[in-house]
Amino acid sequence: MESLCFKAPLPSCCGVFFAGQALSFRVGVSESRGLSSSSRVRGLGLGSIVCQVNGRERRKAQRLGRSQEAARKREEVERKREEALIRSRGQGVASASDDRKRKNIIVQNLENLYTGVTSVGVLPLREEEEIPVGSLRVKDLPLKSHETQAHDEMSSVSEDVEADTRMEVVDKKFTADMAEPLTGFDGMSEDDKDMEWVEVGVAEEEEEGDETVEVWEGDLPPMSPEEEEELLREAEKEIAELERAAAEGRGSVPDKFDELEFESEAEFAQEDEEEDKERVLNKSEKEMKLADLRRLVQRMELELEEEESSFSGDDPSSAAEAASSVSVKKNKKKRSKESDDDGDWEVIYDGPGGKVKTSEWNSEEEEDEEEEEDSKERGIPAVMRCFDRAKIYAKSGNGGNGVVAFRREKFVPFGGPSGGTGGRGGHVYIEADSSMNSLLPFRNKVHFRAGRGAHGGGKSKDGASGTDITIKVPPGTIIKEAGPEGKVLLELTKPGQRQTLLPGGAGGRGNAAFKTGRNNAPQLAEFGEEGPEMWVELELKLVADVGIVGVPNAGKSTFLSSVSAAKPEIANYPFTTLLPNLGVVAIDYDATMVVADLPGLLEGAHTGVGLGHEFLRHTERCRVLVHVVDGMSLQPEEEYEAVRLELQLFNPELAVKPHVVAFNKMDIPEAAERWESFQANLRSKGVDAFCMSAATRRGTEDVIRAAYAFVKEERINVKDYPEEEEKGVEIADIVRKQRSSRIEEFTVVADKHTRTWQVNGAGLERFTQMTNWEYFEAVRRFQHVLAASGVNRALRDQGVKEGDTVRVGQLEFQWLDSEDMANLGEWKRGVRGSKVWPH
Ligand SMILES: Nc1nc2c(ncn2[C@@H]2O[C@H](COP(=O)(O)OP(=O)(O)OP(=O)(O)O)[C@@H](O)[C@H]2O)c(=O)[nH]1
Ligand SMILES: [Mg+2]
Repeated sequence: MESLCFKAPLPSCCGVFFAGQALSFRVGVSESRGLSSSSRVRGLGLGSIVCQVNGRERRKAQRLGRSQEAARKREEVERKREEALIRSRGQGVASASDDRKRKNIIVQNLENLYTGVTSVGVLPLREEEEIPVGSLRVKDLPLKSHETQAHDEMSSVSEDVEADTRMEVVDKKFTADMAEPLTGFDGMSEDDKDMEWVEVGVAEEEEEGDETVEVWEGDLPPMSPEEEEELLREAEKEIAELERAAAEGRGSVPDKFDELEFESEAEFAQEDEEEDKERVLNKSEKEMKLADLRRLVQRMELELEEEESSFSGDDPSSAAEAASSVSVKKNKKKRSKESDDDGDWEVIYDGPGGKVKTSEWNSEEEEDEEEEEDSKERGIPAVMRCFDRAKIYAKSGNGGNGVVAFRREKFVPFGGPSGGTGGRGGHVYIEADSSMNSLLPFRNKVHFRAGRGAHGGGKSKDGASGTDITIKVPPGTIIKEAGPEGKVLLELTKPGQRQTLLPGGAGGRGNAAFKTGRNNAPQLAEFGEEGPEMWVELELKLVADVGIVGVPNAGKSTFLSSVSAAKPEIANYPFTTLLPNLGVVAIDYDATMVVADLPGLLEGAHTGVGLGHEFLRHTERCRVLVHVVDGMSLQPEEEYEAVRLELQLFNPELAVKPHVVAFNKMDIPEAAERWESFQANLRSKGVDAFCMSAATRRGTEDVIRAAYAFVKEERINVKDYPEEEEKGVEIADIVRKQRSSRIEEFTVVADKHTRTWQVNGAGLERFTQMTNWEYFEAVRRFQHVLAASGVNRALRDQGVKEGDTVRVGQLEFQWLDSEDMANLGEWKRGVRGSKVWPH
């Protein structure tokens, strides 16, 4: 069961192939029907002839992956053609008695078939397959020399093969073990993996007409009988032609084969193109379908909402069910969180530093909240949501680490400690930028991280500070803590106003900083402090002097366009305006005001009807309101009242804001008719109304002047939000408070089940985080701090036992009753720096 394999010297064209392009699969047709039909070949009793082929076959194989069906078909035809060719060749030498000659012909055929064949070998066949073991000794296989082969590949395949020229024998033996890999493709040697094998089985026992086609890829779908039939019919025709040609002894077929190959290449390209087109079509079709589906879902949601609202009173069970499902969901979340965090701990982690936390647990919570919010805001287009709201993540830079270093110079043998301090982390600033007017940029960028401080260096060199970053927001942005009950941290109203959102972490001290009279060669340094991180919500409350409110289609946008240079979208359908439009109105040379055209309000807006919440929020930051009443409305008074009521219900402060009433569309006679009664009605309530035609600009100037009078008044009354400065301090305070908290301030929480003690305290946690455990002295310092801060005593008082787990911040350690440092002494010998000077 052993045979040899020949490997030709590599022709140049195979260079690429061997240069490491691992093949993903193996090409080949292993079949016996065609060859077995040739009595000459059968007589040889060969095993399988294995040829190594060049890139062409490989390319074919790759394409096979792309259009499997087409390639499969083609392959089938080719296979048939090859068979016929072999058969024809075999017939051509039917009279030859010399075995050697016959072998030559087979090899020659193979070479002709697979242009670029570089080696031909005999595969031993496995006995369990009941196929006779190959009897042809490969040594006897005469092959073309390297030169002639290379030449042949350049031109057409030559007919006259020099029988004497032999290929270089690669000293390689295929054992029985290796035989299997060659047919099963597993476990091949490294060299052989890069080879492409085409196997042409020659089985003596095969019966004629028995078609056994084996395709080695394995990923091709099986053919249906009809397809197979059709394919074979096609092939049959060609075969018949070839056979006829062979019988007549006409010219060689390889040329034609090449031509066919060429054709097939063109076909491949064409097919690829078609496939691409198909893909594009499919994509657009898919997109359309997706859009359809989305619309359907939206419609269903709306219907559902309607149903819910109409049946909420009659059918409490469904509402209760819905509510319970939500609560169950929430509970589930909570439960999973608890299990993650060992139950009791979860509540306690909420450190004294308020909501500025660094633990991962926090972010989980945020995610939960985010999900809840998402479900709440479903149905609101993203652009509208992001226009005036955003949630961002900010993290200031960590401080650089301090280092341990000692001065050593010539003539200064004991120069003392010289480890520098790390640089501070970069701050995160937030600034009001007048060039921005929405929070839409935060849709693309959510995470803001300042740079970290550089580590300290030897020779008492301190590290450089980390790079600061500035988050730019439009004026009128409120910065809140993330979460449903997030506190307002900061308000930026004036352009250019800048505040520190998060200060960077402090740098860790180097050993030079720890030098004292008693310890003049300290061997400890600190890690840099971690910069705080947090999620904040930004909310843009439009800062405009005048806000135009009114029902949809009243002519608000038309009014803004007539009094300013703004070009809002105007159309005769409700909710044309979905995002506020700003315009600057010049009343005089030095008198200007910003006017905002807001989306229309419907009855029930304060409960969220017609995206009411989204729209009403904008009105809060306008000093004066211009209420545009639609003159074409049948009941303008009622509409006016409805809008007023909505404003009041949303925020009572809105109702007391100065406002100007403008009755619009006076150019239309029907509207003009209603004006008198409207005016009288309002006058009875003590409100003076103006009439105008926004379209023709008649009367708009009066409205503007009246509004401006209020604006001027307001400007004098309210001096630019005095509370801003105070609020600005608050955010930095949280961080500062955390940092300055004393180590004595801590709480101890025990979990009796797991015998775990959690010590909480911002000061202690910060200290733990900055302790560099690499240094023995730092560990000792930590022990001292535990004792000095009263942690040891507190734990002992509460009954801590030897072997209990104690957690301080991120650190977890075992409690030992004895204060004997012997165990630390043991460890001391192992830590870095203990064996060098000054010890
Ligand atoms: N004849 C007449 N038509 C007007 C006047 N003002 C507005 N319109 C028309 O009323 C329609 C609605 O105008 P918009 O300015 O888009 O109304 P809007 O209040 O901004 O509507 P929403 O943005 O949908 O809330 C448009 O077709 C305008 O041409 C007016 O003074 N006279
Ligand atoms: Mg509008």
